[in-house]
Amino acid sequence: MGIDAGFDMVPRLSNGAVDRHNWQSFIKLIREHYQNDDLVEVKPNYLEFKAGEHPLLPFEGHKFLRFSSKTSGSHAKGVEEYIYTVTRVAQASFGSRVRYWNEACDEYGFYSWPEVHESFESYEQRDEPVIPTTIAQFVFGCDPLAELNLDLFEIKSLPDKGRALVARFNIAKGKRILCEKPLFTTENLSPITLMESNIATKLKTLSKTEQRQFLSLHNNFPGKHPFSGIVKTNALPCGPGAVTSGVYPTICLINHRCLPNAHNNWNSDLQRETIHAIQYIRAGDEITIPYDQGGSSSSRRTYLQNAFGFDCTCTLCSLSPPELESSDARRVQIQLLDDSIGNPDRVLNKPSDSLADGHRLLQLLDEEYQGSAGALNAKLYYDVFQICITHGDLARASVFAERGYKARVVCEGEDSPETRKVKELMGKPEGHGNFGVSMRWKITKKMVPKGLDDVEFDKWLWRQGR
Ligand SMILES: C[S@@+](CC[C@H](N)C(=O)[O-])C[C@H]1O[C@@H](n2cnc3c(N)ncnc32)[C@H](O)[C@@H]1O
Repeated sequence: MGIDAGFDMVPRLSNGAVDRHNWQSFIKLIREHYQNDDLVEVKPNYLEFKAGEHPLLPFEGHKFLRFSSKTSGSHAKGVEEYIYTVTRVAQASFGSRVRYWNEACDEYGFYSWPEVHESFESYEQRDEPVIPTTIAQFVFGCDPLAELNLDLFEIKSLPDKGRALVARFNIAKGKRILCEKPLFTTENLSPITLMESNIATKLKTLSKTEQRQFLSLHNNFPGKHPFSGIVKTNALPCGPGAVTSGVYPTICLINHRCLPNAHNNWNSDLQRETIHAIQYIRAGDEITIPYDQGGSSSSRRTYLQNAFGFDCTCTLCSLSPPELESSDARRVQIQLLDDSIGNPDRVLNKPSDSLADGHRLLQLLDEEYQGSAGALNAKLYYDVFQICITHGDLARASVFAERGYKARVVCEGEDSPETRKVKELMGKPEGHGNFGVSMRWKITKKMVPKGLDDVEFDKWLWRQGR
């Protein structure tokens, strides 16, 4: 118990240039004011006031909700002066947005404590820089275009590839580009005559418009079985490894690239396929997804030819032989590490080796996919989460779950069941079935170190130098 006092920022600051500039000026004033005060420490991501409950001011202003402490009791000595001064400077910088409150006067903060604690946790790691998609977003941190609900793409014809989806506007990483219901779903039936008649039956249940949409899709396997040809050219599996696949009027116009800028995902709750930008896409750029299953350029080429009937001429496949060789070596290594990282025997008996493989895999993915490995990163983080949770390390497991969650949000959105599952594990990693199998690395969630810079934090996270 005790009496709290401080201020809340209402509404919170945006990540736009104006708010960022104002926050940086405010932090500069505070730093100058306390430059000779040993109790005000500059950490990599925030200022820490070492009095009372050690209130913090983050360097990223959009994360900030509250500056406060208990102001009564022996541990509170000196903190009132900090709260008083920081509040005055904040009021001068942000006016009525700064809401002072003091429980001694029956005044309470605007935000709930769980919200505030979540904001404190977010100070520890810097956000990935967000590239603004419009001038308005750059200046004010909001995107008025998003509210208009316009299609983010147009359909164009491209030489050598036929129709394609091309971005009409700049599209931010993580933005949902499409969420589309299948015209129908089907399975790969044999013999092909059965497949053909099965599709014909499904087509009869569609409206005339939908039938036309299906028949206008590209067919790379013309011949005696046109419906099956269209399905083979266009269908996307309803989830990884699914036997059922869906055919879509718009999503099936998206071409393949071995270094795609978008990710397709079957959302089983929505019963729809979603497309998300996994990197910043510029207006005029083609929107692409991967049809392949990874591996070297020759194995990709064979797969794309057999499964979809085309020769890939994307920028990666068209690299010079030495460049392609380096990419191939990375892709082969990625596949080997991806296969070995989940090996249960190794996870149980040589967890440090498995974790080291995870770190190497992350570096290779970053190099090969130029920071846009999307779903591959999400999978990797889930794998290393499992290594840590199997050995009772709740601290690292929660950090990996958080990273996996962020990667999933980018490529699948908040409403994907997989995203929600990882989010739950982020809050309660001990809820995973493997928790308690071994307690070799047992530590609690609270033991995530605070105040480290990114390099030191990563060394801790991947257990380097142990
Ligand atoms: C699902 S469709 C995509 C839309 C198609 N371009 C159209 O005009 O309807 C797949 C077909 O598009 C073409 N395609 C897709 N990606 C390609 C690529 N990277 N290079 C060459 N052709 C590609 C191939 O003919 C492939 O079979």
